[in-house]
Amino acid sequence: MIEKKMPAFTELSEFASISAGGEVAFSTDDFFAPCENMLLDTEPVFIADKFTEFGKWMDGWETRRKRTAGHDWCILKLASKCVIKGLLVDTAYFTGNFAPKYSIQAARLKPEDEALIPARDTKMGSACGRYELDEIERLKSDKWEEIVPVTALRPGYEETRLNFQKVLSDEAWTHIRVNIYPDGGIARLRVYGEARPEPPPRDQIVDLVSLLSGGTCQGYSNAHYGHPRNMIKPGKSQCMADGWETARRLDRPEVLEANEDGTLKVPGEEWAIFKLGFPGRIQRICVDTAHFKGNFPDSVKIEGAYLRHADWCPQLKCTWSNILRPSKLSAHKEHWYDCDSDVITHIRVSMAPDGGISRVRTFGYADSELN
Ligand SMILES: NC(=O)NC(NC(N)=O)C(=O)[O-]
Repeated sequence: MIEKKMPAFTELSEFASISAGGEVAFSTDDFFAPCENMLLDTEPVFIADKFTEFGKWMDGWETRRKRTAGHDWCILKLASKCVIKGLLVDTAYFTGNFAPKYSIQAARLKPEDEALIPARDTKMGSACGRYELDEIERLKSDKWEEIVPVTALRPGYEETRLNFQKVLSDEAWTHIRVNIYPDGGIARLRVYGEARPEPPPRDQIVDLVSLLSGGTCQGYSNAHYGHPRNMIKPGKSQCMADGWETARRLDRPEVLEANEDGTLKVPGEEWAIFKLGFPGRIQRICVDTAHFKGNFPDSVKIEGAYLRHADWCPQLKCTWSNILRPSKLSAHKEHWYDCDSDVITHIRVSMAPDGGISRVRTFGYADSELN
């Protein structure tokens, strides 16, 4: 993405991208480029001389110029049931072929509703047939609640490609229908908000900070190369950009010295604070440095706090207690630790002095008062 003032909602968790667990459930047309491209984590690219048997290769979702009645649309399954606070519709490189207008509808589907969705053909050059349309129309997705009305998009030039949209609804959704009018291309779609999963049973061990449990990143000291919210996505990280990576600190001594326990004597550290999806006790932690080989942190420390009825903010005075004392890390590896925390609502992950961590998992039990 280009450096540009981003709306506050883009700091929230993201639920449509493939690394978060978003999926395409249905699309009316994937002729020039399949709908799945909209969910790719990579920055869109344009390769001037790349053509396919269907036309110009495009890094996004692109339908045919419609020569029949109607408009194109798709259904996306979000990574988790979530409240949607905002969207980014990126039309990068779609200039003479961007979707001129779009709208978004949303629904909470049950498993029996999802069973109505026909198997998906992800090939380019494909367009849904009458059979698939009849099947999907049993969902009545054209009647789903409109959360973004018909809105003009701007073309995919550098200055105009990022189309941000704030969303005001406070309801939680599992699926969205993206309508484009009448046809055209969108490079990437991002859906920002807060997960609203069901509370886990009291005897079930869960990753309390996971994006899928409703964990959120509420503050950090540095996110130069990668945002700390990446650390709570499901699954292993794909690459360095899919983790939290800070810049090299400029206050490091010219010549480094070690403490007795092997950790380095360094003046500073970088930190990130997360609200857990549910208050609970953490019993096992995994800190994964996958892909960080010449830039893993020297050590990691994890603390916890119980903030009653409050989100963390810089003004809030809170007492952090130790869950994982400073522990040496190594390159491209999962580091597992046993621990025994009190009931907490937040964790603070600190790395010294700087570097990259791909994932943090905090396995434990949600507070039984919830159940
Ligand atoms: N040059 C193009 O991109 N043409 C067409 N699109 C593709 N992908 O070929 C179009 O007009 O929709």
